[in-house]
Amino acid sequence: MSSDTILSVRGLRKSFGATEIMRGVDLDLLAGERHALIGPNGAGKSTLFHLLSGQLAPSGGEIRFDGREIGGRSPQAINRLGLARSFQITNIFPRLSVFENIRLAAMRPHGLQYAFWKRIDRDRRIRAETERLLELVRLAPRRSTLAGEMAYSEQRSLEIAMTLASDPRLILLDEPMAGMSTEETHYTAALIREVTQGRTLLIVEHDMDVVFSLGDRISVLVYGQVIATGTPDEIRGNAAVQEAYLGQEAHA
Ligand SMILES: Nc1ncnc2c1ncn2[C@@H]1O[C@H](COP(=O)(O)OP(=O)(O)OP(=O)(O)O)[C@@H](O)[C@H]1O
Repeated sequence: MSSDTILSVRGLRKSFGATEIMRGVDLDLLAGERHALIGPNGAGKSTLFHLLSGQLAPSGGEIRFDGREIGGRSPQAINRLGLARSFQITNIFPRLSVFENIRLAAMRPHGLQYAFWKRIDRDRRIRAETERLLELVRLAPRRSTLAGEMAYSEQRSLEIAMTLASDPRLILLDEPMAGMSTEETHYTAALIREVTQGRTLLIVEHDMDVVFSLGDRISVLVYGQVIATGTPDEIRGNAAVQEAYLGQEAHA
């Protein structure tokens, strides 16, 4: 593993009963890169995310984050190490305001402080962090709006802010543009580019325009194995990828 590799996956396996879904995945993420994961429906992209973020325990293989083995650790423990994930299904509290949603996420890394003066200091820092995140995802004008009453794309921006609240070094985004118009997709892609500066991103996305413009590198997962990793140009020109995936899409 090279020193600028932040995540290294080797021979990762996952079975559900007798069915093997991950069949020896190898994947390296370089610190600071935006890496897109693509593959046909059912290839195992969500399962891989569940394994990396601790929602599922591997059946075999290694997941090293910053040199530490994290396979099978709890989502909270993995999050504390600096890996944060947003979900395909929106994870916000619809009856709380935008501000309250972000504040809740910003509170989590600080834990409980019982001493009075520590609480005051903590509350000040949480408020400042909440304000910073509101500005970052351009939701400051919407701070008092109930999250559930915002447009879908704004809810995704809110969710991105909440994912950033733990100040993660590695962010996993699962289909952040699903269900968006072209305009919303462009807006969200620009936002993701901006807020992930200085961090590492792994993104699963079905919109190929987004994948090929946002990704510094792309990995292709087919039937539980990574069949290719490379720059957008390398992936476009890869015959195995054409056959397994992109060709199919073109015919779809
Ligand atoms: N808990 C589970 N038990 C049994 N099978 C599962 C479970 N979770 C996922 N699978 C199966 O694993 C395979 C991979 O699913 P997964 O959702 O990871 O694929 P995906 O690449 O994310 O697909 P999509 O692009 O459609 O979201 C599918 O065949 C799915 O039915």
